[in-house]
Amino acid sequence: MVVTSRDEAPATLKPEYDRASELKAFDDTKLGVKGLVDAGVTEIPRIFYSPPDDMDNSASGDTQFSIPVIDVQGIEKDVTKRKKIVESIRDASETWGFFQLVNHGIPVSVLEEMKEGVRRFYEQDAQVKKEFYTRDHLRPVVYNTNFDLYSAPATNWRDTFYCLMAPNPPKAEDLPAACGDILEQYSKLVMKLGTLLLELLSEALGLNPNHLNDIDCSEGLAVLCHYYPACPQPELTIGASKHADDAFLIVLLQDHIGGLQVLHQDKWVDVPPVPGALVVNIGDLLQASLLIILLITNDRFKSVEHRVLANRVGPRVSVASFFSTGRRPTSKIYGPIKELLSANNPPKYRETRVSNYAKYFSEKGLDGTSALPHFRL
Ligand SMILES: O=C(O)CCC(=O)C(=O)O
Ligand SMILES: [Fe+2]
Repeated sequence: MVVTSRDEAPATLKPEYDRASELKAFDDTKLGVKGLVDAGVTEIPRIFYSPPDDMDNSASGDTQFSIPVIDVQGIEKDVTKRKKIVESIRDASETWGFFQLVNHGIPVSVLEEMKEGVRRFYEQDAQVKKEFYTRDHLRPVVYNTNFDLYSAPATNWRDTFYCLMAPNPPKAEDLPAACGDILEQYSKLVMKLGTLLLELLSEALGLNPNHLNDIDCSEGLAVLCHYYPACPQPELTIGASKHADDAFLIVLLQDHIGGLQVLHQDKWVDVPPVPGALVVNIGDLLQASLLIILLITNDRFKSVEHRVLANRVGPRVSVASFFSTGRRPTSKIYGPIKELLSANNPPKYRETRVSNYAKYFSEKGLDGTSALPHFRL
């Protein structure tokens, strides 16, 4: 695990420089953070310096807590087991908003090949890769550094490409040759798993098992493939700033490097790599659309803030599958689930078009604050 310290933070931390033109010059290289590493930088450009708040790690890597690991083996056949698993998922979603899933049915060979495919994409010939570099969200493959490069207060030490794999996946020939086949195969399996998870989450809420799938929580699947190159000064920057996710549900495949942390009871808790496991987290839209205020004032399932530390030993590869129509949001309207409301449990959020929510989230960027309060009644 990477230890961060601000002790040697240079005086240049304050952006007393023309940040906008340095961002533009970096973006124009179309080579991403990996391009800097390939060029042999030993000091990171100042656009990547994180504000001290972002790096606050007073409670980093706390070992008092660990995020739940849930084994779903046999869930389709054994009713008693299913009930127990639903309970574990409910507990984890209420207290953590995050859990790890083992024996989820996606073969280890597929997980390994998916991570390899992402590595192949980033490590291929730069001229071929450049062709995919864009900020046009209508392209079948969108590869760039930081979707919020020009709006976020600090640039993250990571590159990302993403594809909207459902509904209407790109044509096979439009996917990168480096990973197109495995991306298609993996997406189908993740869609199946996500559909099962949404059934279990519906059951956990006391709803009909099909409820969340019937309201199209699994209609869209955006697959984001991240690459966090080894960083020469991980104490000065971050792989992904603190944020919550703009989707219903996220299934994350991470490699062995580590660095993902979840904010739990005001402490940063590591999500340790578990071989063969997938990390599942509840996104903002699910939290908002469930809107179940218990008798206490908390939202029932949590969309929890998390971040990724930069590391010296990477690259770190991760694949985040967002159940959401991504940056091509629908105009569908979501609000509190009526069955979950009562006089004692009134709606906490206003009805919202997914497209309005996504626009707000993307203009705000990863600035360390949640998008949800904006939609509260
Ligand atoms: O790379 C990771 O582990 C997390 C990625 C993430 O938080 C995201 O894509 O929203
Ligand atoms: Fe995230």
